[in-house]
Amino acid sequence: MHHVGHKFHEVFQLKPGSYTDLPAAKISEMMKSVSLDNAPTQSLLSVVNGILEESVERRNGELPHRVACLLRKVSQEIERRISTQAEHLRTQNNLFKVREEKYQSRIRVLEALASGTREESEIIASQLQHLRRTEKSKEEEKKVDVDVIRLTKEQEDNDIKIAALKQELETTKKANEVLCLQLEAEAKGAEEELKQVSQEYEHRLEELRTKVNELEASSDSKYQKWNKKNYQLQTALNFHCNSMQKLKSSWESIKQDVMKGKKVYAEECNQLGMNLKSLVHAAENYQVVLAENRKLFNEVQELKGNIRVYCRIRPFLPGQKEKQSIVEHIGESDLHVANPSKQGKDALKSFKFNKVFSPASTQVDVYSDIQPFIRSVLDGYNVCIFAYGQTGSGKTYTMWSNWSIR
Ligand SMILES: Nc1ncnc2c1ncn2[C@@H]1O[C@H](COP(=O)(O)OP(=O)(O)OP(=O)(O)O)[C@@H](O)[C@H]1O
Repeated sequence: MHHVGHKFHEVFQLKPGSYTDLPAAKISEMMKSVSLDNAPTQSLLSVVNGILEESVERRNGELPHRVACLLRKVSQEIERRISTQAEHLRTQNNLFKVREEKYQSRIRVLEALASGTREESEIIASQLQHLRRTEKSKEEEKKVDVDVIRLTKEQEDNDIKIAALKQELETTKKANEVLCLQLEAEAKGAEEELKQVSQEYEHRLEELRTKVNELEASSDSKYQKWNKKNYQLQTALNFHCNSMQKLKSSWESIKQDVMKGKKVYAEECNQLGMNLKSLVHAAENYQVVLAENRKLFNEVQELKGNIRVYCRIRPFLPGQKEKQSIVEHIGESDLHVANPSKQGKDALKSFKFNKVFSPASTQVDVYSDIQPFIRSVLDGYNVCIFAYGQTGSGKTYTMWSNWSIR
């Protein structure tokens, strides 16, 4: 079983697990280049074990397929060897049987020869007796004696040869039997071992097949997933390409619009230049017009009245209890005030102002009437504003808050 060459083992130093560092390409190369014919069976088994141990650890989808191929090859080689071994045993057995038959036939021949010699010597002895009885000549007697001695010797030689052959046959038979028994035991052991290994290997191969199937299934699902993603990406790409085309065309139209706009803009710029010229001309006249406008404005103010008198009626404050007013009438520019201590004509007095602000008037209302004086001040005219009234009537409130409005 182990008499075959060690080429496989020597070339690649394959021990269990030793090829785990080899890349898949190397394994593939081994599969192509290595002849398993010359590898010892122990090495093949070690390789199988190594591959199986490593394959269990590895989860790469590519390797199990190559590993399965290599294992299949190794398995075929082991099966071939088992059948060769059985054939060899059968041939040896037949050889032993033939040799045994040959020896048997030789023994039979020698036995026949021995019996023939015995018969011959008996005949000669009887002849001798007969000769003695017939008292033949002494010479004949002597001749017969010599013949008897020769035949006896021959018989003895033959007996020795037969015994030696018998012993040789026995020895050979025993040796053959022992050898047969040894070979049978060895063959049985090897067969058992191979059966066990084969079963184990089948079991592991089945596991590997399952793993390969799982890996194939997972790679299939991954492939489908990637296909789906690819399709999505393709769709998105198409969509973006379309939008790019649209953008390109819109960019072209915008470009044309911009070119048109540029032309229009240039024309408008020319127009604007011309307008600007007239504007500059107008601006030159503006100061004159402005001065005239200022003069006219202040003239209007003078015409409105250089001295103006306004009246503002303060509303009742939150804390005041008796909310009784003596103001009977509030007009646009006149005011009637009652005098309860007087009777008749003097009971009601009326006053006239440029404007009367009612208690409902706001600071903004008051300021809008005062505002033109501010402009007169800015135009260089002298203006004086002052408030007159009894204490708590709202002078500070009106003056101060009016300024703060601005
Ligand atoms: N139009 C108004 N609306 C609401 N509250 C006002 C108004 N006018 C005056 N007041 C309030 O009346 C009170 C008295 O006003 P203010 O102090 O302005 O009076 P005055 O005439 O300045 O008094 P004095 O002469 O004592 O200085 C203040 O509390 C002020 O807030």
